[in-house]
Amino acid sequence: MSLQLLSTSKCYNGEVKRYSHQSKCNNCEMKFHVYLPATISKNAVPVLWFLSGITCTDENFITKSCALQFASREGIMLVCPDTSPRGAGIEGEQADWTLGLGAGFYVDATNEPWSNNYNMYTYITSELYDLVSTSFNIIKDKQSIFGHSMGGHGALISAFKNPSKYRSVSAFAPICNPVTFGENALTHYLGGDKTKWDVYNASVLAKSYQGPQLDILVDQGTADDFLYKLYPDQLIDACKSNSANINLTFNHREGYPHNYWFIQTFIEDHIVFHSKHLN
Ligand SMILES: N[C@@H](CCC(=O)N[C@@H](CSC=O)C(=O)NCC(=O)O)C(=O)O
Repeated sequence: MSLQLLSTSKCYNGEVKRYSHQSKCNNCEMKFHVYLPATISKNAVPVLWFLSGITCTDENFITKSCALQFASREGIMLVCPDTSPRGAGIEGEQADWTLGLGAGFYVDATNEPWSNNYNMYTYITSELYDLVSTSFNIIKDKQSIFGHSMGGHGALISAFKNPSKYRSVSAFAPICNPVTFGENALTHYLGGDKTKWDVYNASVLAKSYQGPQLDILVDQGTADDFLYKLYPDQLIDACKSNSANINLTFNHREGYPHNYWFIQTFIEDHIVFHSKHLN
């Protein structure tokens, strides 16, 4: 599988780069950003994946989070994938911001016509994971994952479904149960039988997670306009019921909204949290 370099720039002594490649599981070209700390030229480095929210591309986090200075300081590579396939040309793909482009929801679609392209779960946890592992000077067994909103949910389910693959997981304002925010997308991708969505439901998966002790950090703003469809209490309750395997730190942040100003405020905490598990 070959990577095409689209752009590169020095940043905090390291480099921010954008690549494209042909995705087998999504059957289209996919783009992603990485941040490579300067240390990668001498030693293999750990990796931290960031999954973005609905409407984002691979660019939002790189340009708006202020994360790169902390990844540079901690010697961690960042990988920022896109949020959906692009170019599938499926009817209705651009009609609503909660379905299709920018709203892949990190699941593998089972329903046609989506199943040929919308396979973001396999893309993140397998195809791009393997591509990154073979293309960069990384420590393969030191990888962690975090995300925002839809991407926070994607990070949680990726960690719950793959014990040992990610050393730690964190999220900003994650969707904790996709039943409402993801209703449009998941009905199209997985069908109308909501019991079939449980395999991608963070609050369901948290209850049954068994594996190495998983440390989770979540920050949630109290002034988040989307709070009513995030269901944080379901994740908190599920993690409490499985406290033998999961250690959740959940911070309610007074007055903060859902956006990247909120992410920017707490990004250092999240990178330090992951650094402790990776370094
Ligand atoms: N277009 C929507 C708002 C979309 C939005 O707020 N998206 C969030 C993620 S929401 C859950 O996944 C986001 O990250 N946006 C990108 C950004 O750079 O802020 C509307 O009009 O309400």
